[in-house]
Amino acid sequence: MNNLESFPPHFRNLSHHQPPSPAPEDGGNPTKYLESLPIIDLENLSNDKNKVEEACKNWGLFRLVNHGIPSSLLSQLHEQTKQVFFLSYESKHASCDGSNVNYFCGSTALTPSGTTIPTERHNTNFFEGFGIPSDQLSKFHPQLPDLESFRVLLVEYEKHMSRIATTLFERFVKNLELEMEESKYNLEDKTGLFRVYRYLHCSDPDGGLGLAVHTDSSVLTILNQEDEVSGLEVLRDHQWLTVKPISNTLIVNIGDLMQAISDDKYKSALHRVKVDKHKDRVSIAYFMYSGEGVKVESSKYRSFTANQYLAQVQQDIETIGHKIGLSRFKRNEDN
Ligand SMILES: O=C(O)CCC(=O)C(=O)O
Ligand SMILES: [Fe+2]
Repeated sequence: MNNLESFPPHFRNLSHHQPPSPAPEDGGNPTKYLESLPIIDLENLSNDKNKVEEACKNWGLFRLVNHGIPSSLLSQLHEQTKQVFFLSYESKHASCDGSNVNYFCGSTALTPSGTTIPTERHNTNFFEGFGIPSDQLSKFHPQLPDLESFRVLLVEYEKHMSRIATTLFERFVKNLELEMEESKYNLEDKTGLFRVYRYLHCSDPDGGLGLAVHTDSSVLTILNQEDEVSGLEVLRDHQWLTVKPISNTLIVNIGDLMQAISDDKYKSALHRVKVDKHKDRVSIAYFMYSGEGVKVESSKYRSFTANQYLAQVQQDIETIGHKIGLSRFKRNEDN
């Protein structure tokens, strides 16, 4: 993956094409991997109650195995994702015009539907991507054959995402002994959003991040990272540690909405993406939100809907430059 035409214009003159510079301060250190990330077996969720609880409470993320997605679908998806990003910047940009699918680049500040909110130049992040609400997958018919083939694969993949997200959420609800009908969060509704990324390599990885430090605003996120290039990091004991990509496994993040639903028992984990010095990296994130109009009820926070939460996050990013998150909705002492 190295064709200049495919890079967004403002990335073309950056340090991409210079040879890797000598290692700055920490740059010479080998990647520090997170060794002890909990591994959860989707087929065995009910027997692994304690493991799931431990992962959600103390980690906010886990590796999911036995998820039932054919490995052929995962590898096709990775290949097709790379193909799509190989397309020229102009055609990627133009292909989304007039649809609810968004092409974005350079900013972590994204609206709920994935459009870029401009940020200051020094906050530019080395990525480009597509934001695709899952209910738009059947309506979006791009002219570009590569993008259309990708869309067809995503339709198939979305069925798995929806199944896995629902299964996990139902398990969380049971484990937390929440008194609510499972239908309350409208899990049958399409509340998924895909963000498909390409992080551009940079010979000076200290020059910028792939994606700045954040927690996800979702109920939960299912991340599919390609097998070869790592980049996802989580903060553990004050250290940023890399989550190793392992074939046929997925990474699940607890999102802010789930943290609120669980009355802060579960934690949304802080994470970020570092760029690689030599290779571009692709990943596919699926965010599950609670259904439209459904209120997240919690003893710790004022009730709010997913859309209200996302609108607040967006407003904070636009006005003060970063996300405040759940503390915006903390109940006052006198409530
Ligand atoms: O690409 C990744 O590894 C992480 C993406 C992510 O954290 C996000 O989209 O919120
Ligand atoms: Fe994230």
